[in-house]
Amino acid sequence: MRSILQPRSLWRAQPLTTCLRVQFRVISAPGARFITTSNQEEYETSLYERGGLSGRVHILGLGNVGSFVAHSLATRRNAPPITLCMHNDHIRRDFERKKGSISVSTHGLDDVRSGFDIEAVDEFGTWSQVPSKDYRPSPFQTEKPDTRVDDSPIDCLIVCTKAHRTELALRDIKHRLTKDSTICFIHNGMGVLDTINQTIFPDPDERPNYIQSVFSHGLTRKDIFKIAHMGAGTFILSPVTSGSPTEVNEDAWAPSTKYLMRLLTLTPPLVAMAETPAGLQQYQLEKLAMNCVINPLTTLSDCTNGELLYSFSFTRVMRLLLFEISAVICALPELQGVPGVEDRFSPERLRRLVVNLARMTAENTSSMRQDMQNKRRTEIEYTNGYIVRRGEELGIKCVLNYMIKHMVTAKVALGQDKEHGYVPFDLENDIDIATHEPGV
Ligand SMILES: CC(C)(CO)[C@@H](O)C(=O)[O-]
Repeated sequence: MRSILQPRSLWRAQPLTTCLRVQFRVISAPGARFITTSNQEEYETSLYERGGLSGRVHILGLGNVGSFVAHSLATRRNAPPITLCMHNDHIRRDFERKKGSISVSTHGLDDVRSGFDIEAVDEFGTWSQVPSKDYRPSPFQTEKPDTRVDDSPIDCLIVCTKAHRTELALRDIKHRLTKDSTICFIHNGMGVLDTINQTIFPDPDERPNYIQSVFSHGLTRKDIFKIAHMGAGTFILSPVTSGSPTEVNEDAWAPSTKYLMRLLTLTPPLVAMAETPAGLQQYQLEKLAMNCVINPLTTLSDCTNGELLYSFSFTRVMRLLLFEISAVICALPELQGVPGVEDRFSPERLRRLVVNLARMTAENTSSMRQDMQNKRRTEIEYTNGYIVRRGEELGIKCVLNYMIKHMVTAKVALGQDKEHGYVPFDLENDIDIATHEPGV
């Protein structure tokens, strides 16, 4: 009976046959989101044992999303071994300062989890296991723990880096990924996988398996490895397969993909669900449209998401941007023939989605604004930049998105350049201050 009272989330867009092979017990009335099974955990274990997998999950990119995913997996009663991949010594030291733990607060209550393994990469791209420190005070504690080289293959990797950092981050770890591995990508924007296929895994026969996703939980950083879960969202997942885009075809998935899909969809705090490739693409495009409006406007105006709703001028700009975005999405060749696309991506429906999201996340600082404030590069090339690129392919000029993209890039560069001392680009076209004519 006890397992029935401890439900495991299984809120899916589509039923998975791997799930159907085990016996479900619905825990409340019809239509309930939570289902549990009597032999789930046994089944999960056998799934990776049968597939010759270690069951270990590596996480690359330890910002809000990476920390939340690691923490969520650690809350499972039968948590998998989790390795946090650290790219530099600062993160490792920060993590040690936090005594090797990640904290997530929900409704003001902190939940702290530990027991994570750490791997760090050196300047030559070699990964080493960092033994976990004994955090009790001891006179024998060494400052820097001994490390052991570990460049062994990785079964399951979750990449939570920003869109524009994904390629760079994968360069250091690609030698540990084989065609049997599965990478789950979580980032804003679109077009990253095309870049990864061109530059990191150009040979389709040696390429790892991919899971694409749309992640919509609201997270804010309170401190290093301490985040607040501001708004419950969902985590929609779809493995990339060569089969029909309108079907979830589990038989075509590699064992590591099956294992990771099952693990994520059975981790309640993630509210993860499986979708068909075509279904996921439409969620990605909806999220893209929202990110193309909220993120750059909050960045350029340095305001919270909710503040966008209090100005007539913002609503005008939103509307004009969405006309271009809607025109490009509705003309995409991959969506031709999909029923209801014109309605789903009409400027008016997209506007309602944007307004609702801005209202729901009113207090939030968008991720792009956070990047701008921290003088970091933004994801603009994969949001408005993606719309401009796809528009060019289709003969649709997206001048407003083009302008917004450059304004955001300029704003971030300005912040960075001011720190470094900078040289203006356009010296030859000075305007004569007296005559207001271009000088020679
Ligand atoms: C909700 C959202 C659009 C803005 O906070 C979020 O996706 C973000 O910050 O990128």
